[in-house]
Amino acid sequence: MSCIQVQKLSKKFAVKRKEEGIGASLRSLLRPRYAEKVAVNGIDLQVGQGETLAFLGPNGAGKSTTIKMLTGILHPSDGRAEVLGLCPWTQRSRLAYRIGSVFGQKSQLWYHLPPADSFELMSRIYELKRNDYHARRDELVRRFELEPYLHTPVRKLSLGERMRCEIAAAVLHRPQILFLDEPTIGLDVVVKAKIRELILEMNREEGTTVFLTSHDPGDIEHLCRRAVVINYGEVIFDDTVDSMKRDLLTGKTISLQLLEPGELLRFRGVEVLEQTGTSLKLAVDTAAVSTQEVLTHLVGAYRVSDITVEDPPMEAVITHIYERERGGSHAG
Ligand SMILES: Nc1ncnc2c1ncn2[C@@H]1O[C@H](COP(=O)(O)OP(=O)(O)OP(=O)(O)O)[C@@H](O)[C@H]1O
Repeated sequence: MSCIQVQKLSKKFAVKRKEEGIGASLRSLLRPRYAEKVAVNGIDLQVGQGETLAFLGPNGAGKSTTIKMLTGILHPSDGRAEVLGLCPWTQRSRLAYRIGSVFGQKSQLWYHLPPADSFELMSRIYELKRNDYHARRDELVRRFELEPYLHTPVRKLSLGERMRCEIAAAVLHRPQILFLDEPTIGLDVVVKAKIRELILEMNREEGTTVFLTSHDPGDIEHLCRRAVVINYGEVIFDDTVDSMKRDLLTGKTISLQLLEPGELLRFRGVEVLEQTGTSLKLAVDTAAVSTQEVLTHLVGAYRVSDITVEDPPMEAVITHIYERERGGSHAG
């Protein structure tokens, strides 16, 4: 069942035109002229309950604007959207009880208060029953390991500690959909992994739908099953994360550990990325040659002690999609 349905959703902004020269600048102070900026250009999208969706695109593609419309912060210029059966911009307060959002760049907690007080305030805003609230808060404090800094003002927390509190606060009222805008930005690898694990747990155990935007390939790979890519405000790709990786880059990386140094490899469709002593790293163009054919050749040509075959890194896949689009009809 769909929990998000979007049809031909568009958003145009009126942006002040910058005029050249002092005279024109002064005139534009008195009588500004506006140009139209299309941020979202008629996107269609359906998201099922319990899905984990990566909503991707280069800077300025329209991701945040879309999230703002889906959470009711912005009114669209055109089109329709239903989130959990509600129209986000006309039924925003009703929707707020059923969705949660985390913006990596912006804190939703009260900066000068400790997280414990923010949780308390939020429980009042969401009108949670006292017993339910206490049980939920205690469960989240345990799960997110918040006890050590529950009573420290948010401004004194590290970014990683704060983000754990942000996510806990966003799910306090058991939202059915969690909108996450760059939730791991600026975090170190260990904290990123912890945050991802917590989000996945919410999805697994509570069936929370995850709608994520991120420029971090790790977030996409570890958190999401489906990827929707937008550019210039339009959907340009919508499929599983696995097929995004598999289909969009016709390449594999093969790493070999040899028992003894071997001759320099020459094989059609294979580029040697690194060959030093007993280690060998190859890029295989699977459009030109199958991985199986290359592997058969390798075990015949060398005494191999270890071999790994990897998909292209997510980063390369995303860059590829963006570049393909840049070269397409929208270029300019
Ligand atoms: N309030 C606004 N007024 C005018 N233009 C805006 C406004 N908000 C966004 N835009 C423009 O709309 C386009 C889409 O912006 P948006 O923030 O949705 O992109 P994004 O995909 O989230 O980018 P990023 O990855 O950098 O966060 C951009 O060109 C941006 O400059």
